[in-house]
Amino acid sequence: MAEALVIRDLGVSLADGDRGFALRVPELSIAAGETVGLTGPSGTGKTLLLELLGLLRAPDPGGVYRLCPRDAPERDLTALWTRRGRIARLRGRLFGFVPQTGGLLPFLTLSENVALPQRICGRPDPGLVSDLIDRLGLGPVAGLRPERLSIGQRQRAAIARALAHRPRFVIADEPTAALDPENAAEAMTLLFEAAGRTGSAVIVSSHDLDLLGRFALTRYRLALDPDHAPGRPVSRLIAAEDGREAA
Ligand SMILES: Nc1ncnc2c1ncn2[C@@H]1O[C@H](COP(=O)(O)OP(=O)(O)OP(=O)(O)O)[C@@H](O)[C@H]1O
Repeated sequence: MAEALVIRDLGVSLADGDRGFALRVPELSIAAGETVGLTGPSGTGKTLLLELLGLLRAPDPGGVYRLCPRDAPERDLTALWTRRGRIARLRGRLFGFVPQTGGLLPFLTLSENVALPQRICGRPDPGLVSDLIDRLGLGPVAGLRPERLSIGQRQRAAIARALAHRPRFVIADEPTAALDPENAAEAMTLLFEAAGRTGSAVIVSSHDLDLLGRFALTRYRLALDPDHAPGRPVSRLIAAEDGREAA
């Protein structure tokens, strides 16, 4: 599989008075269409890492964040953060996001929510919207606003919305945290099946190691360095041969 995204020696440092937190990513590469699972104890920076990957957060200076487009020269994006408009356009085109609790716009119907990324990218594709809605079992409720949907339906709608513009990467931050085990397994199945159809790579974080083990071919975990300075933890990304080793 061709590489789609390569990160090397990248980091983010946060400071809040005398508290601090640093995330370090020595090496991470994601191939086109790959399925990647991310785990780690609470507070080790899973959300932070997904924000970094999804161009929602600028990295510290230095390091490599290289996109390898299918039909254009590779480019390192670390220097592009001075031009936020270009970062925002790339983010909208290349990434789809599934947040923990749907994140649907309350004043749009389910199908309007799903179609929104296509409208933002200027690439309407009503056929794909209907196809995703049907495959995710949402046909009967497509005309309803989010307040009338169950939590599980909202989460499936968020999956459809994340894939509607055929992004190269889908980033899902604990997408099943609000679901019971049965609905969680179903939502994960649908997420990975739908991403397979649009050819999108999936990067999903979860505390549920069984789910990650079933769906993600490659697994990473975040772990705190044992010898960090007091009040200033440093978390590091580690490749996990077996996702079960993570806490
Ligand atoms: N402005 C800030 N200054 C210092 N530390 C911060 C700041 N914002 C967040 N943090 C710390 O960043 C760390 C990473 O948070 P993050 O939400 O990414 O963890 P997580 O692994 O996703 O946690 P969870 O599993 O509970 O969702 C946390 O320990 C948090 O306290």
